[in-house]
Amino acid sequence: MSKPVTSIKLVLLGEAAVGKSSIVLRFVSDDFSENKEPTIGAAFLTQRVNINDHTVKFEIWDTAGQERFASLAPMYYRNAQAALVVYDVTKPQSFIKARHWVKELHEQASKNIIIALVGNKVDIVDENEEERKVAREEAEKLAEEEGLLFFETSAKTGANINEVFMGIGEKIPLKGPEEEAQGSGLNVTDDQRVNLDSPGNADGPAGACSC
Ligand SMILES: Nc1nc2c(ncn2[C@@H]2O[C@H](COP(=O)(O)OP(=O)(O)OP(=O)(O)O)[C@@H](O)[C@H]2O)c(=O)[nH]1
Repeated sequence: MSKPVTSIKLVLLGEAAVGKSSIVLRFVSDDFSENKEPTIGAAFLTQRVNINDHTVKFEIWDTAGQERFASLAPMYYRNAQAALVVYDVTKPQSFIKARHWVKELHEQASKNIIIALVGNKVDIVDENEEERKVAREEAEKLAEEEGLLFFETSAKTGANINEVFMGIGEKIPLKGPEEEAQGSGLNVTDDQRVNLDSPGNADGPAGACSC
């Protein structure tokens, strides 16, 4: 008998160039690119993983960090069950931005949303500790105060990337086979990648859009 499948809608938020798309690329394709183009609008990808006796299907919305796309974010985090709020451990400004995202999610997103705070590019710090500009303790304190999961990652080396998604998967109540039979309302192909400059494309934000 096939395993029950639970879909988890997950959104990535964070300042431009902190490595959101690279985290997704590492998770979905176990790959890394030194010269990743900035995301335009948002990108959509899926990945399945097995957790205990379940298959968890992550439906991932990778949002653009550039300020000109900031107003689109609510369309992606509304109805999300999980969010990764990403900052760059070498960029203090990106941690300030991460605090803002956590606040906004708590005010505007689903009450039960699971949030993981993710300090990326830890490989740079591993090479030279002087490059660290956001103390691990400071991030841990924020995570504790706000009830967040917390990870330091490197999309470049792959360090802790799977752990972030497994950590989220383990916190979300997994459905039984009967509930899954009703479906999530989304009908997307695995490993589909769509670059969206209009949120009317693909399923997800379009359904939630009040425009
Ligand atoms: N050293 C190092 N570089 C990284 C890491 N993750 C991403 N990068 C680099 O950082 C740059 C930005 O990465 P992206 O994944 O495009 O960042 P983003 O947050 O998706 O950016 P936007 O799409 O503009 O929001 C790229 O040159 C990546 O190669 C990492 O873990 N370590």
